Amino acid sequence: MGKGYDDVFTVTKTNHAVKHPGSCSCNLSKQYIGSVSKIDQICSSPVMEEEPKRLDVLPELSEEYSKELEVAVRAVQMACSLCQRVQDTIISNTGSGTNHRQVQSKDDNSPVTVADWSVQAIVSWMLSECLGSQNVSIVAEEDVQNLSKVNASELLEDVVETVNQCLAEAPRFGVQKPKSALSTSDVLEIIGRCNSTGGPTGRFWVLDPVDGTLGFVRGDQYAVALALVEDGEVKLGVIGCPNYPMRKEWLSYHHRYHRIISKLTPPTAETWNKGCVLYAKTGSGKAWMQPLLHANKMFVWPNQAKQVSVSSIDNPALATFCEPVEKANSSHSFTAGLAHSVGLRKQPLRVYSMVKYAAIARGDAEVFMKFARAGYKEKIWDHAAGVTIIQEAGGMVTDAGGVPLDFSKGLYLEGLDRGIVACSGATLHAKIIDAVDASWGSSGL
Ligand SMILES: Nc1ncnc2c1ncn2[C@@H]1O[C@H](COP(=O)(O)OS(=O)(=O)O)[C@@H](OP(=O)(O)O)[C@H]1O
Ligand SMILES: [Mg+2]
Ligand SMILES: [Mg+2]
Ligand SMILES: [Mg+2]
Repeated sequence: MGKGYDDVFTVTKTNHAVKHPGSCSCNLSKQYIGSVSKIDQICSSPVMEEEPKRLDVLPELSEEYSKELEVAVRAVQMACSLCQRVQDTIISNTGSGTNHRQVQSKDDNSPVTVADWSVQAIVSWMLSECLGSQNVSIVAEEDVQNLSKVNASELLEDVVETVNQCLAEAPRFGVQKPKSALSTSDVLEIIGRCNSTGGPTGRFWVLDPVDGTLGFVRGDQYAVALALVEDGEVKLGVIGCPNYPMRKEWLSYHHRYHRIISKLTPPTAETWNKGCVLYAKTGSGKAWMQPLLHANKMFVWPNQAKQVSVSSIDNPALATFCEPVEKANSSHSFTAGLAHSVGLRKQPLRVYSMVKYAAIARGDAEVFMKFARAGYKEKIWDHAAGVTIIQEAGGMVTDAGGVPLDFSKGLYLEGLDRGIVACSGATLHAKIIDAVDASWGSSGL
């Protein structure tokens, strides 16, 4: 483990740059990071006979946090591919009585699946492999205890198989796969390694392997979210949204699902016909979106990315607001009253997971509000990546008192004032914050 970034990625850059002259019409030498054999298949230009020379990290990768961002995007792309496969299996097994192997309940009754642990393993492996395990510290949602229990042996078997299946596809993402399959103890070790508790100093990654697990098991929206925090500040964020639909209207799929649940078969990964990975570096003023890498396609960095920006709507009457699907996670009655008071006319868009952050960054919605019950402490992995992506796309995220979220206090957003308000711009944000204050006293929250 821990070969380091250059060892994992530059073999192919070096080979390609050497084999293909500067005049090569395929123009892959600076753009393509993939397996040598695939490059050779794609490019038919004559091979140059000269001594290999090593390329340094590509110019765009020498900027601060660029290397980390690239590794993070690859890790999330791999994780999304894994999740799609597991979600399809779960959905096709629904009703067959075999899902207990893949979906379990945690002590707080929330669901956790084979995908949650497997993604945690894959991201932990990728970060350690590419950045060096001694440099990587990870705060992540899932712990290894439940998975190591004697009665979880079938589940653990499924996780190890899912992880190895995903790693076998690593070359598609421009990453060398391990020489041999990971053993059960390797997998437990890489999951258990995500044991950082965050805090105000140093560098740590923040991972929600499957955010919106409830949406995931229901065949609906979910996200994979990864952020890098340094000295208490988020430095970059990546969100994978495997089911982000082609048309924003389809984000509210679950409305249909619940209305005609008995008749409707949830869609499989292919029929959503979509999926994206959003990412941003803090302070860059830019947020980007890549399509999800579908089967048989190779990862190309960063050419396929498109810049995204928030919507310019600042009139509440025209705005769309999103909130959690479950009223146990956020007060629907409070946000309904507030929406009415500011003149929001549209029905709330209830979407699972950090896809809500993605929707605002992409300009598909203007407001996201979450007001959890008193006493619930928001976790940093549910927000870190989303906050930075919205902000870099031009939006604004604070608590209900207008204060930026503080990721320096450990696992939780300590000191959060009432709830979270994310908006596509400062004008709308100010209106919502004022309305929270006006409605709060009579809310009973
Ligand atoms: N009681 C309560 N109140 C508020 N928030 C809670 C609560 N319980 C859990 N969670 C966290 O909410 C995460 C899911 O948020 P969503 O916005 O996707 O909610 S919803 O499923 O759409 O209702 C969910 O993330 P995942 O566990 O990753 O799915 C939890 O971290
Ligand atoms: Mg979550
Ligand atoms: Mg989760
Ligand atoms: Mg969870």
